[in-house]
Amino acid sequence: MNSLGLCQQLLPCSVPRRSSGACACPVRDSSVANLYSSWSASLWSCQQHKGVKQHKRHKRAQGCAAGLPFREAQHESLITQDLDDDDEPDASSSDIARPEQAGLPDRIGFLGAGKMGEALIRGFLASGVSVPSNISASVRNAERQRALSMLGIQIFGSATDGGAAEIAANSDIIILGVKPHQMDAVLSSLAPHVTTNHLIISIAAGIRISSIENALPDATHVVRVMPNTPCLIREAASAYVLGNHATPLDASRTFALMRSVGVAVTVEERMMDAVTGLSGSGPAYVFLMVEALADGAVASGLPRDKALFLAAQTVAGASRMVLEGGGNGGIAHPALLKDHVTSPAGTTIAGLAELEACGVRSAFMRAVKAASRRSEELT
Ligand SMILES: NC(=O)C1=CN([C@@H]2O[C@H](COP(=O)(O)OP(=O)(O)OC[C@H]3O[C@@H](n4cnc5c(N)ncnc54)[C@H](OP(=O)(O)O)[C@@H]3O)[C@@H](O)[C@H]2O)C=CC1
Ligand SMILES: O=C(O)[C@@H]1CCC=N1
Repeated sequence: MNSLGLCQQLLPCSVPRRSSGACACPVRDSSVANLYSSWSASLWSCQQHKGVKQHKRHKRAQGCAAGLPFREAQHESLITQDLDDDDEPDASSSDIARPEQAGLPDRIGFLGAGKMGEALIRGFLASGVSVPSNISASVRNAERQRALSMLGIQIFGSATDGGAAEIAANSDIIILGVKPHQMDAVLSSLAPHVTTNHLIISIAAGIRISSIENALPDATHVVRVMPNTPCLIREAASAYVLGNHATPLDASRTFALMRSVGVAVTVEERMMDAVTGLSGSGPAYVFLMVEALADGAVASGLPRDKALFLAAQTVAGASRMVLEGGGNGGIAHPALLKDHVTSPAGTTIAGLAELEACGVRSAFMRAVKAASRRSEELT
């Protein structure tokens, strides 16, 4: 135990610090507000700013500033090592330009572009990692075809009825964006058109790399990614696993894409169900939490709009303190930050006691475990 009464073993975290080009300045905020108000609102672009690099330096400075109140944490080694996600992946990251520096030359084709596919497309375009002329999607529903064609990307028909061939002919990277139960049919349609020049990226929950590799020609390059919907605003938390034939360049290309829309870490495939239960599904837990916090404030007399605004910003600010509060690129332990909020006989401990009595801690654990189990079942 250290002098703050916290066990050092509590802190095995190795989550990289986010230092992306995602911006917090007013220009971006107003654009993000537009995105929230309409799913198909016009894209915001970081190019509106003085430069992502400059913004990144600004974010680093903010992180240091945020870290100041937690000096004791640093001194107590509560802060984890600096695993800047710019350092991922281990292999050949120099093969390719950083997304902040240049777009990828690769043509990217989506087989299925629903909620997650569209969020990725919008994130890639907003980050500048790709351009509309390099993106295509196979979309079978006429309404969605119209919506996606507004982004300036090329649209092909159903992935199981000719669209797979067209996507394969027009793409270097093929992103499988259909539901897990639709994957078999789409892989069958795709298989005759795949070559070893393609990189296949699956974002499907539960579908193992081996089943994708088995459905496609020998030596196909496959990567499995679990993104989340905040990639729409370049705040995603993604994890990825390389298939048996994926190369260091494939790793770099995957990292460049996912890093352009948030943070990205590599994991072993046996961990992907846990990732799915945590960060894949996690935004939904947080949305529910924000809604419930706001309801509590409404019950206590706050108008709904102000309650929702303050609840969402509280979650965002508190999360940012964990991510940036460590200083030197590490993350801070939430238990320590919680203690800083909690005065003896004060308001916070009264609230925390209710949360503990209601089993909220256990409820979140159970939610992640249940979602992870469900991911396992989807195999
Ligand atoms: N939503 C999320 O937060 C996340 C989702 N994922 C994964 O992403 C994948 C997609 O999920 P999500 O976007 O939510 O689901 P959606 O249902 O919104 O998207 C799937 C899309 O694929 C389309 N599709 C299915 N079959 C074909 C076909 N043969 N040709 C062309 N298009 C086709 C569907 O069209 P139609 O509407 O006509 O059926 C739909 O638009 C899933 O595998 C999921 O596990 C991963 C991480 C997070
Ligand atoms: O709910 C689902 O199955 C998908 C996978 C992760 C998030 N959404």
